[in-house]
Amino acid sequence: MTGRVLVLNCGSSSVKYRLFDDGETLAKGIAERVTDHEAALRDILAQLDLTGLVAVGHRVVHGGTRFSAPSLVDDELISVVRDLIPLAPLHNPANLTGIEVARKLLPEVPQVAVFDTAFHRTMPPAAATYALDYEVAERFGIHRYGFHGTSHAYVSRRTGELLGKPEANVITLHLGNGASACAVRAGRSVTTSMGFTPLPGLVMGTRSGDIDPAVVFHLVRVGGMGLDEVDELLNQRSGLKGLSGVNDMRDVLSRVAAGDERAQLAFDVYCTRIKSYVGAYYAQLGALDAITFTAGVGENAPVVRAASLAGLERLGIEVDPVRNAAGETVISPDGADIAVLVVPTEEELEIATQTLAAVS
Ligand SMILES: Nc1ncnc2c1ncn2[C@@H]1O[C@H](COP(=O)(O)OP(=O)(O)O)[C@@H](O)[C@H]1O
Ligand SMILES: CC(=O)OP(=O)(O)O
Ligand SMILES: [Mg+2]
Repeated sequence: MTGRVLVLNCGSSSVKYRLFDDGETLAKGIAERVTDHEAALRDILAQLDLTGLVAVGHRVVHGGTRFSAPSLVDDELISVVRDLIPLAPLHNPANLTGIEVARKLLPEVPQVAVFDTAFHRTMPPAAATYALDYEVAERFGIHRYGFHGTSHAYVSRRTGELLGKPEANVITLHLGNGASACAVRAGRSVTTSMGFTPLPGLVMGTRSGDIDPAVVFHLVRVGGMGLDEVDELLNQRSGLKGLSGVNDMRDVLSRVAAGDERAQLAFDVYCTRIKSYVGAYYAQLGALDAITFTAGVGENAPVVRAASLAGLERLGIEVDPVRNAAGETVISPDGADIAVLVVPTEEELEIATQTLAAVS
C-alpha cells in the first residue's frame, strides 16, 4: 500500500478517522457524541497533515444492488446512497455527510466509498431471498443485503492466514455496537444475519435483532403506536438497552456481577442468539474450520465468548478457559476439531487498502 490515505467512518453519533501513509497509521481518533458532523469533520481535518493526500476512503453502510465494489464518489453514487437512507437510517445519512464535507474541504482529492454490503453480494439466491410474494419483493428490492462486510472479509481472511489455510470455512462473529454473524466459505460470504437493513439477526446494543415481524402489526393495531415509533423502538430502545437499561456490554456485565436480573436476562438472550446462529451456520457450511470473534464485545468480553459456545463440545467446538481469559488469539484447546479465535477487526486499514486500489 503506497500513498497517504484518510479513512472516515461516520457513524450515527461518532466520527472515526485514521490517516495512513504507506500502510502505517500517522494519526487516528474518534469524536463521540457528535451532533454536528460537519463541525466535527472540520476540526479533525484541521488537525491533520494532509499534504500529498492521495484519496479519502469512506465507510458507507448500504450500497444496495448498485454497488458491489469500492467506487469513486460522484454525483450518481451520492444520489444512490441518499435513496438508500430508508434502508440504513442510522448509518447512510452520516456516511453521506462525511462524503459531502470531505468533498467540500478537499475538492481536489478523489473520494472512494467502501460499502458494508459489498462482501455479501456473492451470497447465493437461497440465502439472499426472502420467501415473500416474488413480484412484490422484486419491485421493492426486498432481499438480504447483509452488512459489516469489510470486517467479515478482513477477519475471515486473517483467520485463514493464522491457520495456514487460506481456503478455510469460517463463522465470523462481529460483536460491536451493531452485531452480525457471517458464514464464509473459502473467502466468500455464503450467508449473514443482518438483512434488508442492519436490524435483524443478533441482539445488539440498542437494536432488537430477530423478532417475529407480526410484533410490528400488533404494536400498531393493538398498542396504538405509530410506525415511526415502532421503528425507533426496534432500532434505538431494544437489544441490550431495552432489556437491561444500558446498551454498553461493559455496563451489562458489571450489573450482572452485582446480581441484576434484567442484566442477566439481557446477557443470556444475547449469547443464546449467537449460539443459534453458530449452529445454523455450521450446518450451512457443512465443514467448519474456525469460529472467529471480533469487534468491541467479541475482542474484549471473554464471558460472552465462553457463554456463546458453551455446551458445543459434541460439535467439536470448545473454548479453553485459560486461553480465553488471557485474550490469546487461539482460544480453543490444542487438537480441537474447530479452532476458535479472537481477531481484532481492521475496518479502517481494509478501507484504506481498497481505496488506494480503486484510485490507482
Ligand atoms: N472490555 C469490554 N468488555 C465488554 N464489552 C466491551 C469492552 N470494550 C468494548 N466493549 C463493547 O464494544 C462496543 C463497541 O464496539 P465497537 O466495535 O467499537 O462498535 P462500533 O464500531 O459499532 O461503535 C461497546 O458498546 C461495548 O459494549
Ligand atoms: C451496519 C452496522 O450495524 O454498523 P455499526 O455496527 O457500525 O452500527
Ligand atoms: Mg464498528
